[in-house]
Amino acid sequence: MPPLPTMTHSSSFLLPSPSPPAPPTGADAENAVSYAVVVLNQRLPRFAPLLWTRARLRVCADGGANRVFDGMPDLLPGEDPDEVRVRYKPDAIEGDMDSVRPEVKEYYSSLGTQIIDDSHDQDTTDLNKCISFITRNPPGPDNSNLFILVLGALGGRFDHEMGNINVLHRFSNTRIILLSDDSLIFLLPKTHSHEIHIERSVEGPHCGLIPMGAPSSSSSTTGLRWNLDNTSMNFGGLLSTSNIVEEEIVTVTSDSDLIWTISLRKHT
Ligand SMILES: Nc1ncnc2c1ncn2[C@@H]1O[C@H](COP(=O)(O)OP(=O)(O)OP(=O)(O)O)[C@@H](O)[C@H]1O
Ligand SMILES: Cc1ncc(C[n+]2csc(CCO)c2C)c(N)n1
Repeated sequence: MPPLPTMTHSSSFLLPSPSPPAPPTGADAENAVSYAVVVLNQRLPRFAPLLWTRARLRVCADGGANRVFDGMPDLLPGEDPDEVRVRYKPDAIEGDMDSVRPEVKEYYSSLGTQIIDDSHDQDTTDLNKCISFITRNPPGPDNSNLFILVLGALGGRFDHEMGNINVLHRFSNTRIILLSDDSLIFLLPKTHSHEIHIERSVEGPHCGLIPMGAPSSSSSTTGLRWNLDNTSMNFGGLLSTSNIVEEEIVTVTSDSDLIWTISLRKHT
């Protein structure tokens, strides 16, 4: 069997940068990473303004628009709330529209936000609708190098959390990162070997590797305190929870898609 291609991962988008990086030119532009942000209907994480500013496309999932309207001014005290609301205007509000308040929808609509009412679809979640909207309308020339950062995806209602994790599996070819104030998670598809670059100033040390979609009969890692060595994992048997990152780079290979999760440091 030929070796698997390597996929690299980094949470550098969480690093504060004193000035925005220079726009890439030439060959760099083709490889430049671009970010889209999806805001869910949960309290905004503290780094929401930073990630919003870094993103090239900002989409609110239904009631997520209320969170931006109410929460962005709270995260930027000392600034005029009306100016903050104009500056943090979503590009689109997508969902079944049963949670966004009418006045919030009208406010953003009057500023030019696209409103997509998909209430006819009661079989997919609002997050699912947002991801499919973004993959159909990518902010760059195509979806390669697009990372979708989902804010408020964890630490809420358990059925919602499971629905959010299911979206990682449904769109396993899209780079999606679920975020809360406390942790970050993404999928490691079995089609690749993985190199996870740890940003120690913002993340770690606690981490986990979990075969959510299907059991794994062989997973191997380096860079963790408790590494796996052709180890099998399944619910009812071993899961790698409460693990600890020991090295700058963690490597993972598996015969199943795995969920990677890492804690976020409180002061970021
Ligand atoms: N408590 C929560 N925990 C985790 N995610 C949440 C929670 N509440 C909402 N979300 C996320 O925000 C999205 C929008 O939520 P909203 O409350 O507007 O609609 P909903 O009708 O509850 O959700 P859906 O229509 O997707 O079932 C949901 O699709 C889900 O991804
Ligand atoms: C088997 C099954 N279980 C639950 C739902 C309900 N549901 C799932 S996603 C969604 C849309 C929410 O915006 C709703 C209502 C369903 N349709 N089918």
